[in-house]
Amino acid sequence: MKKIEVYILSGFLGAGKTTLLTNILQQEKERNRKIAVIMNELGEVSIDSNAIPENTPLAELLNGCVCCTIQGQLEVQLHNIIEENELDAIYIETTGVAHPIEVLDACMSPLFADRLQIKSIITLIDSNRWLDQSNLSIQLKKLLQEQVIHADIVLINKVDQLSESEKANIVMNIQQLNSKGKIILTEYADINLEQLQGGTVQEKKSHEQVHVHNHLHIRTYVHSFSRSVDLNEFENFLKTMPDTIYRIKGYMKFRHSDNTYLFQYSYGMPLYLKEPVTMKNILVFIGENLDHEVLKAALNRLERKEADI
Ligand SMILES: Nc1nc2c(ncn2[C@@H]2O[C@H](COP(=O)(O)OP(=O)(O)OP(=O)(O)O)[C@@H](O)[C@H]2O)c(=O)[nH]1
Repeated sequence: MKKIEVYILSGFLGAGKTTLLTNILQQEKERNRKIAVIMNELGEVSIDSNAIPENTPLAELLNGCVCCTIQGQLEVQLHNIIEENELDAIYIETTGVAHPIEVLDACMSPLFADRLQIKSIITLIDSNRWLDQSNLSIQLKKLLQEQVIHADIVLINKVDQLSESEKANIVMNIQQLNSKGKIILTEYADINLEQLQGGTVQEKKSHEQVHVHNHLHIRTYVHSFSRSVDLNEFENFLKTMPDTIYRIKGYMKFRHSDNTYLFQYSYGMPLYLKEPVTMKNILVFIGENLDHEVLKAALNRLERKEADI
């Protein structure tokens, strides 16, 4: 089955996320692709959802942030949207204060992770806000930086309000934080879909496009198990995980028990909880520069050990 592309739109309040989404949806429509949108807003009513065309499946998550208070709701909405529609892509517009990795985490439920392909985290920057961070708290400054650090594509938006030297400064600043991401300067988030979807990579023609690299930064890997594994062997495997693996979660079966276990791992700490029902055995990995082949080979080895006994 073809996987559904997922794009996460991140960026501080007012940076231009809705402007970008409106632009993207128009281009997706011209390409006849089936798109759904999930919008998360902190308020009780959605203001931005008016920007979404009527026939586009839309889920709104209001009154909380998907990366913390209403993380579970994103899972439910994603699940419903996937079940009810045949889709090419889902765009998730996050609240301005969402942390991109937490949002990625919320998207990767082991229940349906194998049906999604996280394509990219796209962070928009309000240029003026970026240059004038002096009014922001330390926490908010840190958040703005994190949104840039973890992005695959950084759109430096509202450049109509910048001088040439300010443009150069901001690009240098962003490159220092994220040397792997693709950096693009925009006005009203005006960008070709191909630039976002990694189709045609633009050459550096002028100050308008500064292409650096086109590899996914934070990556996910989904592994399906066909049989149970040995718990000790699995724990040894976990010890080999580098610090750049932020999160592992899923459902597993171990040789010593008939139960399915919900497995959670963050910051090096594993947690196993017995599940009352049997689940599809699947593990989701989220980390920086994950090597799919290495993980796959190691996990396959764990399964083979079991089979050989
Ligand atoms: N001058 C200028 N204004 C822009 C640009 N891009 C967006 N805007 C305006 O900035 C305002 C905020 O844009 P939105 O797209 O609503 O931003 P957002 O990130 O969705 O905002 P929140 O939903 O509050 O987080 C709107 O009035 C836009 O028209 C730009 O490149 N230049």
